[in-house]
Amino acid sequence: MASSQDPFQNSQDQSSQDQSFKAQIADQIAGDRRDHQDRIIVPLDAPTLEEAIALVDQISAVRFWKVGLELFVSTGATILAELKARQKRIFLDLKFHDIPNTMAGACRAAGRYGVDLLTVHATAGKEALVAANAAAQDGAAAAGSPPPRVIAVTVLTSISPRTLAFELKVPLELPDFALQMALLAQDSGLSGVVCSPQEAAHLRQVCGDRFLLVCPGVRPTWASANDQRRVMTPAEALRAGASYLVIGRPITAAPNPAEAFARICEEAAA
Ligand SMILES: O=c1ccn([C@@H]2O[C@H](COP(=O)(O)O)[C@@H](O)[C@H]2O)c(=O)[nH]1
Repeated sequence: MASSQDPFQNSQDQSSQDQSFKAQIADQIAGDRRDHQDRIIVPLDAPTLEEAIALVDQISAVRFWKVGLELFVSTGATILAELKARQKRIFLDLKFHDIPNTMAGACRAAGRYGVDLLTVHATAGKEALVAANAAAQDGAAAAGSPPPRVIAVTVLTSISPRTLAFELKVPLELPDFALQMALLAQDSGLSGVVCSPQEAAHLRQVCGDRFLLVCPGVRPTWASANDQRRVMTPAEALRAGASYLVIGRPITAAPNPAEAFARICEEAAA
């Protein structure tokens, strides 16, 4: 009978321990990759329903899609039904910005669609944000849909500190203004904000772990920044505390979008 003194048994034990350790690490890496895959939201910035659906079916690994102004204005709610039929999560990014009554009406209607995330602009002010959030929840409840998480845009990621100061004449430094907008959103009862990953670490520290930080302006080193002005890489953005990354053109405009998405998931998990 083999005992623990048996060197052969020991080496067998060692080898099976090594195997199981390697299997655990491999499982963890696969789990991390799946986790990162779920934290990347891809914008469906396409002009037609057909092109949007083709993209969704081409990158089947993407589980969370963003429908923005271009596609929603072009297709209406049809695209939302198509995504749901494919069991995808939906970020409806219509960035409402209006007086409280109009924001509430739009959010009530959007809440009926059963989307996961919905955007408004923080600069609409507290009364509008509170009304928008309440109406989105009412709309969802009335339709029997799951409640959307309403999040507010702090400062668009295409705005540079220079533009904020000299065109928009905002007298605060950009990170301070973004922080004020995030605090306004939090104080208004919203679930989180859209911010640049460059502000994520500070907002995470001030607003806490449960506040959603959804970050566009994310670019792998091999991709162009396009019109984004405050960018970070996927791994940097996650390290800074982003809850979700919104990454569009580096994936959707790549020669092989599925391959670009897989590469970004790998890099984010690294
Ligand atoms: O501050 C913001 C708010 C929203 N967006 C939206 O995110 C995507 C980014 O697309 P890329 O191709 O990765 O630049 C796009 O749909 C924007 O409308 C943002 O970029 N910045």
